[in-house]
Amino acid sequence: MDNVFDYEDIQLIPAKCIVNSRSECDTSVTLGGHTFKLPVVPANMQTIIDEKVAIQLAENGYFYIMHRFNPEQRADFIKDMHARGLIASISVGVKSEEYDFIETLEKDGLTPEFITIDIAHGHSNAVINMIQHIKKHLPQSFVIAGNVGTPEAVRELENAGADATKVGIGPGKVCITKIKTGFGTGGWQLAALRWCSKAATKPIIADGGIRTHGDIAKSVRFGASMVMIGSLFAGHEESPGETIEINGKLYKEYFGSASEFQKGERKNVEGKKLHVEHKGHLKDTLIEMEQDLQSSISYAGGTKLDAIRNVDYVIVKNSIFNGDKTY
Ligand SMILES: NC(=O)C1=CN([C@@H]2O[C@H](COP(=O)(O)OP(=O)(O)OC[C@H]3O[C@@H](n4cnc5c(N)ncnc54)[C@H](OP(=O)(O)O)[C@@H]3O)[C@@H](O)[C@H]2O)C=CC1
Ligand SMILES: Nc1nc2c(ncn2[C@@H]2O[C@H](COP(=O)(O)O)[C@@H](O)[C@H]2O)c(=O)[nH]1
Repeated sequence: MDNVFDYEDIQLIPAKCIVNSRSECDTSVTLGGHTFKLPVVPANMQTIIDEKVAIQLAENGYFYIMHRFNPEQRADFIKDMHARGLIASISVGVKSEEYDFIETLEKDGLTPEFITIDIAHGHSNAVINMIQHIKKHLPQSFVIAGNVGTPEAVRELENAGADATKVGIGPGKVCITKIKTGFGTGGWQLAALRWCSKAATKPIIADGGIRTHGDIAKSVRFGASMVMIGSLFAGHEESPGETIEINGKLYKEYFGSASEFQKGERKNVEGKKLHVEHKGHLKDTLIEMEQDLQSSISYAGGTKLDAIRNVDYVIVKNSIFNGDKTY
């Protein structure tokens, strides 16, 4: 593949502004028949989202995906969200008990609006079979399948019935997949996104490697309908990660879903733990993201997100670690 680049290697080129104020720019996006304020979803990880955060996001018009690490609580979670008049958006894995879970939801008449199949290596028969199982038993649920990093994978998951695919293998801040396996899109996530989006006929969610709000606009430019973000959402007052004090300063923990801290054992570990500086309230970050993205839209010369898709860009440098330390 030619032209390999990542977020830090690209700058978008401004086009003539057509608004008098950035507040005229509309950052909303529609996915699965629902409209959300931002094309951004906090990562479905245990130190990023819990029930309280999910409710806060849904009540305020943001997309969310609940993680799958408290499997026995998922049915009640769906009931609770629906009782509040909110969308239910859950994650599943691919092990045999997850097949039973989907059938139980059908039997109990519980249909989450969104189901995300959350697997490290999503280009697999395990994921294809799960997509088909969900589509058979819960045909009204919008299925997001991943994670993948190639056009072939996007096509296969779409053909199996996925309504959207999630792109990103190894670019995450707490990811060590690229170090431990030698594989993935770490260091060229943005180019992988462009590659995948050329093959996609359905929405793509760019997942991992976002380090600045400008990276959201870059993701949209290279084909993302939605962007999944972990590290920028870690460290808030509302973040479920434990709060700790180091030398008088407050930090919150942020660990990988494939880390020993999530798994409870050192088997197939592909994630690590970080301590992220405490950074105030989630709502303030969401507002700042919206303002920054409104500004991006104005630089793109439009009033809606779509304007960003057509801007020119330059490649300004090349570096494989996207600003992260390797360990
Ligand atoms: N986006 C990313 O880059 C990555 C994300 N993660 C996150 O970590 C969490 C755990 O992921 P995951 O390990 O998939 O989930 P699970 O531990 O639930 O594994 C799911 C199933 O897939 C199998 N499996 C996992 N990896 C592979 C592989 N490389 N080849 C063949 N089979 C595989 C597992 O078997 P077995 O364990 O026996 O192999 C298991 O049966 C998820 O939330 C995932 O999103 C993890 C790594 C990379
Ligand atoms: N390789 C691993 N990737 C992981 C793990 N846990 C989560 N993730 C992925 O990272 C993104 C978030 O990335 P960020 O750069 O925004 O912090 C998340 O959505 C997952 O796809 C893990 O243990 N190993």
